Amino acid sequence: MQRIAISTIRKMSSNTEPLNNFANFGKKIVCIGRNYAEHAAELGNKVPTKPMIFLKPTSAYLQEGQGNIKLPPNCTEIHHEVELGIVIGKSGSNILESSAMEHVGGYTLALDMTERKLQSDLKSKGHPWSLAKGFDTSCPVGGFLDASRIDNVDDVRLWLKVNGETKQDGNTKDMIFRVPTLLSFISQYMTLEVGDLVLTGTPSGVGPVRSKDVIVAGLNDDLLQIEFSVE
Ligand SMILES: CC(=O)CC(=O)C(=O)O
Ligand SMILES: [Mg+2]
Repeated sequence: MQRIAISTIRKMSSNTEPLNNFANFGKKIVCIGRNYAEHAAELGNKVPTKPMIFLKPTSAYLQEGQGNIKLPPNCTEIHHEVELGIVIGKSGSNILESSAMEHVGGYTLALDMTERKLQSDLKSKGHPWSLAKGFDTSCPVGGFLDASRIDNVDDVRLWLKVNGETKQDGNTKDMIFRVPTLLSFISQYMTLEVGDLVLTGTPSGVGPVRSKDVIVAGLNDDLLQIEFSVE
């Protein structure tokens, strides 16, 4: 996936870029875990007191229309997790919460596909989740949504259907850590660069998908929609 140029993101931020036109964000993927209390509870996890961070490699990206979600080797249970993605438009480290929103270039909708069985095995051994969360195609993404298209990032509906049946229907108002807190926290440890994608965690309702399933997900009613099939 191509990296975004600053000039490109400025152009995209002009609000003239048509919706669902894939922008070349494609740098590191910083993910937040357990950012919704109901989701933490459904997997038997405690609500974190500080943001919980993990990474996916850039090879995890799957652009809509560029193929199907592939199952990792020996996969027994792969779960969908619908998440709001923040696309970084201005680099920064040690970002203050008060100026964090200036670093948001836009948004997208993403799936944090997770090999749940492998994740549980790794968790029980105290090992990192990288293989369970970072396999090829584990980060399907939709188009770039200019920052100006979301007035209030603390009130965005996130929903997901599998084969037409609603599985997840949450709202960013239930996030434990809000976007400015997340960007400030992450940037104390790693510089956020233009084109990085921050996945803000999933609401409750995660569950398994199988071969040939079709996943449709959206932001609000029709602000942004994505569709992916499982190979
Ligand atoms: C338990 C998880 O897989 C954490 C995660 O990715 C989330 O969105 O929460
Ligand atoms: Mg997730």
